[in-house]
Amino acid sequence: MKGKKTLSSFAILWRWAEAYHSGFLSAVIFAILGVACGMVPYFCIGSIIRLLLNGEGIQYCLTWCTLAFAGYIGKIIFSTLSTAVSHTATFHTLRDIRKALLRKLSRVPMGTILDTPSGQYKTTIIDRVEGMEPTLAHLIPEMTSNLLVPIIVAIYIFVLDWRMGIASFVTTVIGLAIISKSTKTYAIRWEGAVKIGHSMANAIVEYIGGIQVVKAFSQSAGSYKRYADAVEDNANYYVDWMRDSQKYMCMWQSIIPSVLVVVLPIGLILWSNGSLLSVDFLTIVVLSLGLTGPVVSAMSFVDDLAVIGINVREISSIMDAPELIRPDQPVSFQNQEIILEHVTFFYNSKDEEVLHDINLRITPGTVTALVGPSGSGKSTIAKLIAGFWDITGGKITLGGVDLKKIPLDQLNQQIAYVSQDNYLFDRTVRENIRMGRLDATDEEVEFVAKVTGCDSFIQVLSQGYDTVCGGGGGHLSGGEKQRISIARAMLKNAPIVILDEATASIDPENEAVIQRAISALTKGKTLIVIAHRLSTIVDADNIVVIERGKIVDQGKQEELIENCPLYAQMWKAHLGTQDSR
Ligand SMILES: Nc1ncnc2c1ncn2[C@@H]1O[C@H](COP(=O)(O)OP(=O)(O)OP(=O)(O)O)[C@@H](O)[C@H]1O
Repeated sequence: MKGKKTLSSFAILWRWAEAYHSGFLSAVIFAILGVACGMVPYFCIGSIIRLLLNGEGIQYCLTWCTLAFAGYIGKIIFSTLSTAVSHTATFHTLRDIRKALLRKLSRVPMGTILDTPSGQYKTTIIDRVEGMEPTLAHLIPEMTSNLLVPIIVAIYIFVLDWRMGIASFVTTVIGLAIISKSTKTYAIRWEGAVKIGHSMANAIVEYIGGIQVVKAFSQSAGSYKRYADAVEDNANYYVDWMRDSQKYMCMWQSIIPSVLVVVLPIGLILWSNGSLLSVDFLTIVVLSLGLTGPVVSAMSFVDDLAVIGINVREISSIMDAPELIRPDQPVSFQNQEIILEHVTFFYNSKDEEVLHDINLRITPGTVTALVGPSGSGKSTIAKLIAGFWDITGGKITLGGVDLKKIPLDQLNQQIAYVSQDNYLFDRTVRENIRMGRLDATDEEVEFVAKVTGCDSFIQVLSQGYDTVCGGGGGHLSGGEKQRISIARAMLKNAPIVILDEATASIDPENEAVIQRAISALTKGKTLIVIAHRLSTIVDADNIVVIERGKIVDQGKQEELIENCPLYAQMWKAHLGTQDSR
């Protein structure tokens, strides 16, 4: 069963490496030639012994010596060629797997990505893919050749004398039996190792990611304990495993090379009773000595065989993840109207529905504000309109076309989505803004930066627009990062703009400037706004009040204050905070 699993994992891996099969096959051929050349000196020594025992001249011996030397050189040349070719094919395969994983991630729903623990994708795309290197670059050519050539030599020994053939293989067979026993639990052990590795990675990522909280709340002792325990557990796991496997490893590594322990006494008995020629005896002794090296080398790959399954399974879990199924052909829209009809939705990670029977019509060129208590479902509605997830029930249309029938790229061109935690890349400010529209000129980038209130702080940065933002925008303040994200979204110039708490981390003075800029830049566009500060949405054409996943009312500010108790209460609370400020 375990063998079957390894084989099927290997078949999947071989399929991923399809474009480089010829490279891998050449590597195997070179490796076989290399190991075969490595055996040549042993054959030559056998022949020299034969010549000397037959009383032939030294000149023949010299020819065999030259051949032995040529074999040795051939071994170096062919094994170097095999390594070079297999590594080239391997690194190209790993590159292709990593590219395929990223392409796949762009097609899976955002929800799948958001629900995956941080660090998991990093581990799979970097560590698991890297874990294929020994399998592809070494196991395929080296294990094949190191097993094949001894088989050919064994046949030769059997032809010389079948009894000595058996004798020269006794230690190898015992060694293989011990390896097979010791590796019975390998797959389970490796799985445990991966699990404990994940726990350690999570503890480390959590400790480092939350270091500010740890320091601010003087939690270092408790948090450090979790970190230290995870590191300790990881070390103990490997020490236990090593202790268990060490005795087997020690046994097979000492038994396989001790071939002479069997070959010598049996050979001597056969030689002394006259049933084995001296020349054959000595040749077999030399060849059996040469056999053990390749067998031991081949056995050093059993660890790699055990991890193929784990690596392939983790990579496949991304490769085979369900995708958002969308057509490739662009569609044409009647207009920019967005309609939600009886929309229901639940997150995969949650059992209960978070949106219930949502009906909403968003007229092109208007401002729609989604308001409601925390957790009521505002962001979920906005993200469903942006196509982050497939809805569970009902229908969302844009310009009369079902969202599920719009190619992802086309939908993406229609909508600019700005949330509170927009990511900035470790590139220059200019490049980060230009991600909104890659063909924008420097003037266009600087224009949106000016109107969204970024220019003033960018100008005082050490390199101005060419200042690098740091990983995740770490060199900038929360408000500065937010303003750059807004500038980036405005540069995109999409007909629909969704601002999900986009101005929440901006101070009130700058917020007023940015609100004016947003109004100017989104003139004529459809704007969907989620904001906790109600003063920013009082002029909206339609304010939609959401409570516990349902629309409870909608209309203009004055209508809602009069007719919607929840909105009136929220407005009162908002005025209260304004007063106290
Ligand atoms: N990725 C997710 N996985 C599982 N549940 C989620 C996820 N995102 C949101 N939820 C849940 O869905 C419900 C609605 O959340 P949503 O973020 O849409 O509310 P919201 O009104 O935007 O809240 P807030 O004003 O606090 O941002 C909440 O119960 C929330 O816990």
